[in-house]
Amino acid sequence: MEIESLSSGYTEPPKPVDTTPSSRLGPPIPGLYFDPSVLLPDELAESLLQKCMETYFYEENVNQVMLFERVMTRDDASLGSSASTGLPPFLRDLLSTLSAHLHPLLPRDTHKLLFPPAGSPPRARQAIVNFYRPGEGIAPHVDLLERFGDGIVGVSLGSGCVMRFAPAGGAAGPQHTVFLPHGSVYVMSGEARYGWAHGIEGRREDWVQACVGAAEGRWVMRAIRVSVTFRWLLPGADVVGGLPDADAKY
Ligand SMILES: O=C(O)CCC(=O)C(=O)O
Ligand SMILES: [Fe+2]
Repeated sequence: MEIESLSSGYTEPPKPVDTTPSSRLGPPIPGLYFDPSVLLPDELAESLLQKCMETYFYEENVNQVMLFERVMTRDDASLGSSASTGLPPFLRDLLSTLSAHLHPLLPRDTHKLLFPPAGSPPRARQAIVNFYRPGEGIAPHVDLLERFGDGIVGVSLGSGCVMRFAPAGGAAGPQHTVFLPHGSVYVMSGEARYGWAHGIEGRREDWVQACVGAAEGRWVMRAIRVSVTFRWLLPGADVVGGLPDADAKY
């Protein structure tokens, strides 16, 4: 069996009890968009990873950074287009790239939700940059309803990992797992954003379809993964503090 990123002395884990490998295609959840062939150019993905590492994760104990935009006021605008809105230029550039890359994949309304055309009412974004070592994950959650609006876009950098989707609130129903490779992008909107919890199990390797649609699986080792996710702040939610945060990383 083929193993990616095989380190010396590594012993392959036993085959999982549930041998169904995680899918390499997006699960059939309305409002969830993921296409493994929509990848950021490798050079861009590498440079983003490096930029996040040197900007945010140079200290051992930092594994999550939250960045908040604020809506530009008339006073900001009068300072000229260089007035800061809160996201660093490399993340603003990433948003422009994502807009172009996702254009063919998304329904027009979803694309407009994520990347409103010029002249739309101003809104503020929030970005979370997460750092995961192999073995780390994020508990299943629905991104905070009181704080964030509809339309979440996420980028995986450095390592692939499997994301699990389960009906929100512990409701019964089938769960779905999808492998998110380095450089890939996912979008959660509508039902996928509100009706499903997403999470990443704290594992060192994932059991993944050998190739798209294959019944056979193979182990894919995790390496350091950085994710960048963007969402909309609801009005008033740029005042930080007070609200419990559902995103427990482990
Ligand atoms: O790492 C990811 O792709 C998911 C992060 C996430 O769900 C979050 O920050 O809310
Ligand atoms: Fe999330």
